[in-house]
Amino acid sequence: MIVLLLSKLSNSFFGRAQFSFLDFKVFCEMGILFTKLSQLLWYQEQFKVIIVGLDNAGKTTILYKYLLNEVVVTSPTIGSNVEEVVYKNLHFLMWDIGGQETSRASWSTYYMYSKFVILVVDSTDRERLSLSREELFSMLAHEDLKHASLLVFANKQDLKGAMSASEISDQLNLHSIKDHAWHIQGCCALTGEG
Ligand SMILES: Nc1nc2c(ncn2[C@@H]2O[C@H](COP(=O)(O)OP(=O)(O)OP(=O)(O)O)[C@@H](O)[C@H]2O)c(=O)[nH]1
Ligand SMILES: [Mg+2]
Repeated sequence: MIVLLLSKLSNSFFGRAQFSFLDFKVFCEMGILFTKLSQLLWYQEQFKVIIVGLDNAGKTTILYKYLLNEVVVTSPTIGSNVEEVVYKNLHFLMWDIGGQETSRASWSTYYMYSKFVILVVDSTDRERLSLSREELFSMLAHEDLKHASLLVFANKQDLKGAMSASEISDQLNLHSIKDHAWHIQGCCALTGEG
């Protein structure tokens, strides 16, 4: 319909030999109309996503498994990695942030404009689950994440003794979160399951 309309407009315009000032004005208006239409048709919003979690949780492995479908050899992330992921015409800018104690202090510098928070938990790391919970709730209380949704990956489900997603959900007290949409998913970054 839009293409038909544009072709009719251009036929009546270019079918004549001489151009007046009025023609020029119509031509400019057509240009503006076309620009606006193309912006509407091809508009692509980019969503900022931050991937957080304690060191060794599997954040970097998850990111590159999704991106390259490969298990990459990782070393502890210093600072962050950033990658663009495109899914069904949706663009996500994924920030994989280092989880070591020294890096955690700077997590808040990444919060601004984030639409999604992905918290990765090592499902075998029972001792530090309370630390993950503290980090999570201090993050969700931050002004810059007021409108962010939360996805928790209960990673390393392949390992013996891994806690289930529902056990981790209870330990993290996810059901008490009322002001953010959230979801928890068990996964294994090595196989891509979940
Ligand atoms: N068995 C198993 N190992 C995993 C899984 N995901 C990640 N790993 C391993 O866990 C280790 C740490 O993974 P990383 O992806 O570097 O962890 P990280 O969360 O990015 O760590 P920091 O960058 O230090 O915050 C690596 O040896 C990975 O191969 C998984 O699902 N199962
Ligand atoms: Mg990392």
